[in-house]
Amino acid sequence: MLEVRDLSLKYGQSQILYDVSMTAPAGQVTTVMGTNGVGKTSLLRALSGRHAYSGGTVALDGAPLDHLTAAQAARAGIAYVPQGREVFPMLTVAENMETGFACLPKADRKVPAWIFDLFPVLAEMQQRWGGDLSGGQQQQLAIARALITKPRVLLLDEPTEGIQPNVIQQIGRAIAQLRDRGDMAIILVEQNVDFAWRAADNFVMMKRGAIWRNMVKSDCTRDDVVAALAL
Ligand SMILES: Nc1ncnc2c1ncn2[C@@H]1O[C@H](COP(=O)(O)OP(=O)(O)OP(=O)(O)O)[C@@H](O)[C@H]1O
Repeated sequence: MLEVRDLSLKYGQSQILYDVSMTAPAGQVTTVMGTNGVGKTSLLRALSGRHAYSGGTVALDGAPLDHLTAAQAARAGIAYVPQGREVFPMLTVAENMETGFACLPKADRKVPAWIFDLFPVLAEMQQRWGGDLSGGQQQQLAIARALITKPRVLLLDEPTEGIQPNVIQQIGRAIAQLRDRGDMAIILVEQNVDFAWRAADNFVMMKRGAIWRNMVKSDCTRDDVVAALAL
């Protein structure tokens, strides 16, 4: 379980996150929702070591993970799939995946077959340039690259953004399979309510840099989620 307590974050003098506390259990999808600019990406950037936070604590299964660099966070088991995917256009699909090897011991540096079972298109396209892939294929590649690091926490920032419906379905199925393995906490930032509703076990609602509501899917309806977003 990932536990975040009273996290605050600033860009220069501007405070963006205020005392954010949340938990993300292994084997569940915790979906962070809120309108544009509330701080969802900033929260993932803080958890993945991409931006230093100014206060608060982060722990994984009880072990403190405070103030890690991006490389240290990756080695500690936190994988981040950024908004916009950040695939290397001039590396092949295989080479893009291999960039995930950096935080693994040499003996573990191979792409496990189950990743190609999850995203079969990547097996066919291993020698293609990252930049030649469609948006949906790039998203699958970005998730695969994150999974290669053997994460205990997977952070996904708007994986459906700009993606065609059939690939959205594939990504939804992949997230469900990863959740069902039970060994990974998945934090999903998502604005697509239908996708979020299908994927989530829990909802964390953000407003102006703070968490104002936690909802458990089994205790609410899709309409409750929409209503909470609109408030
Ligand atoms: N590098 C930065 N420097 C200064 N301000 C930033 C920076 N990145 C984001 N911000 C500001 O921080 C606030 C939160 O941005 P963030 O991207 O975390 O929100 P978000 O909820 O993910 O939004 P979106 O849904 O549009 O991606 C916004 O006001 C944004 O303009």
